[in-house]
Amino acid sequence: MAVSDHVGLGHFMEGVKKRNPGQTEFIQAVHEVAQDIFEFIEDKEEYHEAQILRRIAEPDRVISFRVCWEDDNHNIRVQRGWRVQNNNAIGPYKGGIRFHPSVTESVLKFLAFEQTFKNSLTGLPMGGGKGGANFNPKGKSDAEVMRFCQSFMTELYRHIGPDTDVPAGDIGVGAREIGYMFGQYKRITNRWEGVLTGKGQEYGGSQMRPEATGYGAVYFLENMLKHRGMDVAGHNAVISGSGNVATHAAEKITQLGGKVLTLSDSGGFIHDPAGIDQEKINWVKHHKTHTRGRIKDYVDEFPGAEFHEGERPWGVPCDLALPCATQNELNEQEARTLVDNGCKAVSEGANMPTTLEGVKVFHDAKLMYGPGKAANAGGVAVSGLEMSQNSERISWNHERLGEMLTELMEGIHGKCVEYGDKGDGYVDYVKGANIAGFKKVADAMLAFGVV
Ligand SMILES: NC(=O)C1=CN([C@@H]2O[C@H](COP(=O)(O)OP(=O)(O)OC[C@H]3O[C@@H](n4cnc5c(N)ncnc54)[C@H](OP(=O)(O)O)[C@@H]3O)[C@@H](O)[C@H]2O)C=CC1
Ligand SMILES: O=C(O)CCC(=O)C(=O)O
Repeated sequence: MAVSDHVGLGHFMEGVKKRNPGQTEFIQAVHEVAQDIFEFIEDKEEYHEAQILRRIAEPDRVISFRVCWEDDNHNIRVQRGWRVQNNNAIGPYKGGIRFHPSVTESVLKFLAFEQTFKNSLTGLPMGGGKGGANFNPKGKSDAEVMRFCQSFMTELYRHIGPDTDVPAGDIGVGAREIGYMFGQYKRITNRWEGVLTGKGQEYGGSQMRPEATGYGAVYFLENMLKHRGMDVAGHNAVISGSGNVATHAAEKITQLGGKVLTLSDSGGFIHDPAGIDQEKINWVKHHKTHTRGRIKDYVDEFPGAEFHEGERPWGVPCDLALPCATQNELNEQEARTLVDNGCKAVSEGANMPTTLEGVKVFHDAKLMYGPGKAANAGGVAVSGLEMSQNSERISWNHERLGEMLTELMEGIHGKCVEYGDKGDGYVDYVKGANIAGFKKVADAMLAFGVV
């Protein structure tokens, strides 16, 4: 086939839209990747002939199921659960489970698609998957969450396994939910095996998994800054979210001598001009994870801080920005505000938090911009280490895992530079991550023939 006969980006995206009607998040994620991959494969006939991108953008399977559970008032509740197994060319499907009322098939398909590239970038043998349910754990008792998790796993268990598909946590799924789900898997199958990661340390969890995503996003940021002769110390950071990723990102920024000014949740953001230090971060962790309270309560505990109801933190002047809450939480206008306020670098703890238009603003301004699939890969990388530990029946300590995480993030940064260096000192980390992530999966798929 002559190069001019290849399907163009526009035609390809029309097909994606037609096949996935209304799945806006999935279409957005595919578009962002396809822009770079089309350029990369322009003169690479074998990828065209084998329709590699078309195949990666069609999940291997989407499993959808009913989840029935009984609330504390004995009402029967019905939710929908999913597992999207996107691609297992380079290893078992791997990716988190999200419990949030906004979960749809489109959201999970975008996350599983992104995960495929992210997991490839880590260099570890993991394919891409993601799952979840439109269940809202907020305001539910522990007993209700346990019954929901047990019911969810009663269906999910038949689709997963340590060499098949290994889920973990994500929004709304932390240590408590993983414990309930692992307990149910073990009860049904009568097998103790590393079928989930993010487990408690008493039963095979990695000592570094809770910190890994947030710390990793800051290590990625550090690598971007170092590449331009800068570091985190002395810089102000604006962070969104107040969950697992946000609080650990805040902790690492603080440890490296930066000052964190904001955190947020779906109710608004808090701005603490004095800085959110370790003591305050500990309070937030406890308040959000154990008391299960709201971020607005921070201002009662720490006077001097302000709560901005219903707003996002991107208008607060800063040097560094870390979106760590959810997808599409930073739009074009907010990206412009960050640039105008002198922000130097953005490292995404969340998955796809910046809209396509926002990303363009960052690139046009030549701001250092680390997309989630590279910047937040530390979490799944340490999950990969947890899988190895479980298979080998060994345990690495916190210090050793910290060294491995640092090396893994350095390696991911290096791959992004290799494929994203524009030759004028600017690195397009989106392009670098997309191409490096794609190449390994694509070459494995070529080796398998038409499957
Ligand atoms: N946990 C991990 O290891 C990894 C997570 N990620 C990504 O990081 C992000 C955060 O995950 P994680 O910290 O684990 O989740 P958590 O459930 O621990 O925290 C989520 C945080 O985001 C906020 N949030 C959720 N939805 C919205 C919304 N629609 N608008 C505003 N704020 C919102 C929550 O606020 P509220 O309490 O009000 O809901 C909460 O502060 C997600 O994008 C996730 O996919 C990426 C890689 C790995
Ligand atoms: O550790 C895992 O497998 C989950 C990671 C994840 O869901 C993510 O990287 O978005």
